[in-house]
Amino acid sequence: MSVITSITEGELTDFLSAYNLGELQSYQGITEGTVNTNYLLNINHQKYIFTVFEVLNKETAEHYLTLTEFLSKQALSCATPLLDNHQNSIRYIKGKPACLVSFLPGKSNQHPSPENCRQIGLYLAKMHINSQSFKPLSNPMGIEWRTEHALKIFTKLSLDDQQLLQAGLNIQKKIHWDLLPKSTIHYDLFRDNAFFEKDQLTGVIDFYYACFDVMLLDLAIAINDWCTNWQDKKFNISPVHFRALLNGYQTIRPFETLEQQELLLFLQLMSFHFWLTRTVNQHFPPIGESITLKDPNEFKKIFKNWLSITSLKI
Ligand SMILES: Nc1ncnc2c1ncn2[C@@H]1O[C@H](COP(=O)(O)OP(=O)(O)O)[C@@H](O)[C@H]1O
Ligand SMILES: N[C@@H](CCOP(=O)(O)O)C(=O)O
Repeated sequence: MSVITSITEGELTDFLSAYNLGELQSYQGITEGTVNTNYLLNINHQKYIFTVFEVLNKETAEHYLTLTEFLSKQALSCATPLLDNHQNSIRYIKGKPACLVSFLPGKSNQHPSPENCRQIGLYLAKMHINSQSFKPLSNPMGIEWRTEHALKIFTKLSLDDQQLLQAGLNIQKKIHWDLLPKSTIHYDLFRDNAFFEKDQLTGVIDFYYACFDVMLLDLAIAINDWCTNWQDKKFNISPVHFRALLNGYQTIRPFETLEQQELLLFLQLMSFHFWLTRTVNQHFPPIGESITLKDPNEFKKIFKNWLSITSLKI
């Protein structure tokens, strides 16, 4: 449920008057998504997405929109902002920053094929290579965030889960953060954030966690979601999907030796990360926000699976 801010037709028409796009024919709230309010608009027989930022301020939201403009100029398909008559990508509605972005055709795929995974690997590698020079965005949900929030929920967990939490924090100490290559990373490339048409990737959305950090973080996030066998409740990784995603990535950007050595640590860390973010949201639902709660246990199981593995063949 993601229409947090309800918008009337009059308010929308008023907002759109700054764009000269034509007549608003229809608009419809979008129920998917967790953080922002999204509407699908039909203006002059063209589709657009109207987003109201529920958490981000104007400056931060603008940063992310600039990134999508930058990526689309590098032939990395994504939703890009429309500028109003004064060249602004953000305008206010009901006191909140909001924007209009292009509509990406296609649908997300909850049952990706190895070919879909290969295309996701290619996309990430192209993004990492092309956006190294993009103005760095800091990562507000990195090492410090994990440490601080693990402490915050520690006493709320069982003894077993407290040990698991400690294991997660220990992993981040084993990683050679300063020696690993960095770039601008998506940091949330889950299956619901990529669209396909006839098995071809049409583009990627939701760059609102993007930041400048170690590239392996993106690989680990994508592998944990795209290559997990979600149908059997053991949450094992499908070797075929795993290989396809890695091959796609390495066609464009082969791993450095240290990246090969530390990929397993990142797979462990990022499954721990989403167990943690989801558990934090459960215990401390953000006030005033309408966050859709996701199941932390799925990522707890994936984390435990990765912890039981001692080496990875790449
Ligand atoms: N540019 C776009 N083109 C087509 N559909 C989109 C676009 N942006 C968002 N959507 C739709 O809106 C949903 C929620 O968007 P998302 O960015 O994931 O929201 P949130 O930021 O709240 O997580 C997506 O699952 C998709 O169905
Ligand atoms: N992908 C994350 C949650 C982030 O939510 P999004 O709707 O903004 O992609 C998870 O699955 O926990």
